[in-house]
Amino acid sequence: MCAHPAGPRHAEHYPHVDTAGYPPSTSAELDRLYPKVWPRNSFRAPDGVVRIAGVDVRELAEQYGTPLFVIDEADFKSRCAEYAEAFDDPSLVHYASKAFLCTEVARWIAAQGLSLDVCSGGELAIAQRAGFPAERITFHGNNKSIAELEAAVDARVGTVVVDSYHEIARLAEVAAARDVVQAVLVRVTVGVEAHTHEFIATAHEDQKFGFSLAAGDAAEAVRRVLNASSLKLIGLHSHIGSQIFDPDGFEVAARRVIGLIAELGKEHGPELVEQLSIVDLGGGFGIAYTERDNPPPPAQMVTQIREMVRRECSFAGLPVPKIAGEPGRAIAGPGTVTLYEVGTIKDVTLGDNQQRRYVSVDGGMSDNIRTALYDAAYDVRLVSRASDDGQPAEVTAVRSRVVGKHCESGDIVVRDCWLPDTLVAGDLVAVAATGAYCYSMANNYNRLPRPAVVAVRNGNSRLLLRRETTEDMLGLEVS
Ligand SMILES: Cc1ncc(COP(=O)(O)O)c(C=O)c1O
Ligand SMILES: N[C@@H](CCCC[NH3+])C(=O)O
Repeated sequence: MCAHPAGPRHAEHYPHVDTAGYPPSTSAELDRLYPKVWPRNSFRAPDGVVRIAGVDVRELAEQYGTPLFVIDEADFKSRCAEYAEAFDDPSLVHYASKAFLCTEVARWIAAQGLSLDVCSGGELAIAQRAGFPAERITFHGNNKSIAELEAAVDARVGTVVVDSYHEIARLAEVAAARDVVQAVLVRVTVGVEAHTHEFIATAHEDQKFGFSLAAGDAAEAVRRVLNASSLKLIGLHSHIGSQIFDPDGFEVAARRVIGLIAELGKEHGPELVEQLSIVDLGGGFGIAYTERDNPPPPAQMVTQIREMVRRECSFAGLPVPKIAGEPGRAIAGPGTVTLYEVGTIKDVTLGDNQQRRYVSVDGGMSDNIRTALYDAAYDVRLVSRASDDGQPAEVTAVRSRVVGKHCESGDIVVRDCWLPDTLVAGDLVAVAATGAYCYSMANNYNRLPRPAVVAVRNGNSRLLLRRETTEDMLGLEVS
């Protein structure tokens, strides 16, 4: 076991720990729920047990089983409201449903007046099941099938974001066959190197999304859309990546899109500039996964971007377009935790005689693949009791790694963390900020069932998505 020394804590004592920081020296520190990381309505009660929106995590585990995604409903809705205010109009906020979508969440989004970004027939089907107003749906994707384009047009979605020449031709045909004039945005690759993980940056040249501005493809895409009588160009779209804290990338993107509008105005005349009334700057607003992350508040980021667009437009003598955005992670991420039950605990000796404790939980890379995929960092806490069980005893922080139950050594949920030496099998731990891209990227590796998802509010819980069953899995078998 790796006890933290009584003396001064220097980084060199912990050469392997690069993301967990120094060990907490008190059980209060070990048990702390950082407000910017944990759901807004979560707190540790005097009995040491964490409540989320007034619901005891032990009761949730008892009632629904683990692993379990727990959504603080009020937290989710409050973030919708903050973006609606920041963008000055809720319908300009297109919640990126890829972060997390189920029927009830689509209803929350609809009720808040937000729009919805879907990028597959499956996401569209859920939106339709929820009765989401079609005119507030935007359909995305770099390889939409004909069936998806047909479904989108049949549903009368408000906007399709076109992403390839091939798709412009296909969509024009699909819309014409239905006698529909489909509103579209052209997705522009603005050539910004966003400061984020390579796999979640999307506006540099060497990737699959959008039409390159620099190579002239975006201007050509606009020409082709204008030539299609069944398509109506209403604006331009850019998405530079995800988990971005610095507004500079958005500003550069916006400046380049405005520059393109000015060029298009020269080529096609002022009517086209009037017609390009929407600039959608995509999503990517970052969140705090650990206490070291400091994302700017939505209002600050969005206001800065909008003011910059206003300046650029007045400088270029252009009318100011409406600025839309597509936050996914920033709405869904922070208000959800994943609750796991602790199983096997194993100590391993590292090369320099230090030790690391492997804490296995009952899920893993099937419910959170982000750590394996992006080396994502998370905050994990013992939540079913206080580390010291309310006794004024000394509790030692143990350098730990939370791992899943899959047959894969990369099956890591939290790479580096400090957990109490009192942790035992049967305890509940929770990983914070798992509302975005965890359930939506969940899989059945090793035939694990996808977890259930519950919403908690005002002391009550309700199931939004039930846990998968062995019968669900066997139901796919045909022989
Ligand atoms: C086009 C588009 N819009 C919006 C988003 C949502 O991003 P985020 O969840 O980081 O806000 C994404 C994902 O990166 C995207 O590809
Ligand atoms: N799935 C990624 C982000 C990509 C979002 C969609 N373009 C994540 O978990 O961070």
